[in-house]
Amino acid sequence: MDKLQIKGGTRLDGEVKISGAKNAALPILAGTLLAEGPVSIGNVPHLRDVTTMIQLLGSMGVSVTIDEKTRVEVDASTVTECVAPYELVRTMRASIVVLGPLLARFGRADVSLPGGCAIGARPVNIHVAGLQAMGAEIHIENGYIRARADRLKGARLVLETVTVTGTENLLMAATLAEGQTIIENAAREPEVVDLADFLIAMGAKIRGAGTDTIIVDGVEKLHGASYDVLPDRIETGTFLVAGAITGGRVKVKGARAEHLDAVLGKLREAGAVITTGDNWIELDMQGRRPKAVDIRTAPHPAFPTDMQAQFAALNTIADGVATVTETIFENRFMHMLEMRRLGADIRIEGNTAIIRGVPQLTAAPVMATDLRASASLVLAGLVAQGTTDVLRIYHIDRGYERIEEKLEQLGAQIKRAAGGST
Ligand SMILES: CC(=O)N[C@H]1[C@@H](OP(=O)(O)OP(=O)(O)OC[C@H]2O[C@@H](n3ccc(=O)[nH]c3=O)[C@H](O)[C@@H]2O)O[C@H](CO)[C@@H](O)[C@@H]1O
Ligand SMILES: C=C(OP(=O)(O)O)C(=O)O
Repeated sequence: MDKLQIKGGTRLDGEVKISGAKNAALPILAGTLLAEGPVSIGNVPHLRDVTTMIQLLGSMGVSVTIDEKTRVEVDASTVTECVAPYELVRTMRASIVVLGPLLARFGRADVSLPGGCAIGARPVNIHVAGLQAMGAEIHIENGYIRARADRLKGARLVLETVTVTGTENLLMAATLAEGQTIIENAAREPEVVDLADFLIAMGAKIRGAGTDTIIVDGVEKLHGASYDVLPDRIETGTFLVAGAITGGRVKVKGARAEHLDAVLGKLREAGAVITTGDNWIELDMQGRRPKAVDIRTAPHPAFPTDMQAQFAALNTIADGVATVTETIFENRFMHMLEMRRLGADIRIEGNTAIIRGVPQLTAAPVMATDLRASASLVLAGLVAQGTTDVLRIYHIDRGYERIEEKLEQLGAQIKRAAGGST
């Protein structure tokens, strides 16, 4: 199994190109199931999760062609199976987003229950309840969600909690339902808006994406389309933190500042000079040590849970004491325990971590059990004295494209090496 080896202490300086967003590419790929014609998707990131989604579509009989760059051509007219098997779903929870499109287009879906994961229990009761309110018959059997519907019917859905993939599943289901669906307390994440724009390009009638009320007028059919996935705001934020933590200067290209208001606000508070353009963001820390910044995660447009671990890393070496409060997932602090092994001063009280910045971390082997936690350990490794081995990096490969090459471009001393923990 591969690991990343990082020799800490280099101030990053340079430019990096951001890839397409994992959390938009996955529902968009699932959304191709809705189209009656071929669909072409550009700016698809090369990630393990994307490969898994393509495998999942392939296992259903969907024809998928990938060019060497970032374009994927999908034709769902050849679907033979409406099943998402456990073997694939257990490697990627986001497989749940095929449930809505399969049911809406083919009237049936057997999707393995994703179960919990390293960051929390992550139930899918809101996805299921929403589809039932649209007339689906759903049974949970042998670990599978077995859903059937002749044609879904539009309904008013008031989501009990803001859920991103839940909103996406119900949005996709509603596009082909009979009549109007109103989704209230909908997620407002940019990835939801990107999915809605993609569905609109295929002929869906959707209003309100990006607000907490989405209105969908069902249509008989969706047609093929060509669409480019938006840039990954979490990858963007991670590289900006890499600049900030090392006291360096990083320009991210192909990035959208308007999706990162909360994150950029916190980076400014930490002392960074941020400048933005149409499709770039530059962070300059001018050699300064970051100031400690308090973080509280919440649904968009507030501070994203997927950036919590990276800011925890920033706070470990910051000047001052910060509190980091996680309100979305109940178990998203595994990185804190690993950071302590690097010399970080962190105390955990319930869903809040109190981080007292230290002047210097020291290298150690570390590992994490989820994607952003692993990324945060790489960030900590960039400033730890000595060589830090980050083990189990298959988590990172789920969501970051060639992270070591991109960091190397910025001057980091990092390499992928064989070996490490199982
Ligand atoms: C593939 C993808 O896009 N993943 C993102 C998505 O995950 P995901 O869509 O799984 O996360 P949700 O927005 O659904 O989760 C938010 C909260 O709602 C709860 N909940 C959710 C659904 C449900 O039926 N019942 C329920 O109780 C969850 O346990 C969690 O506490 O949004 C998260 C929150 O921004 C991000 O961290 C993930 O990166
Ligand atoms: C939690 C994440 O992803 P997933 O929902 O696929 O587990 C993430 O992208 O940080």
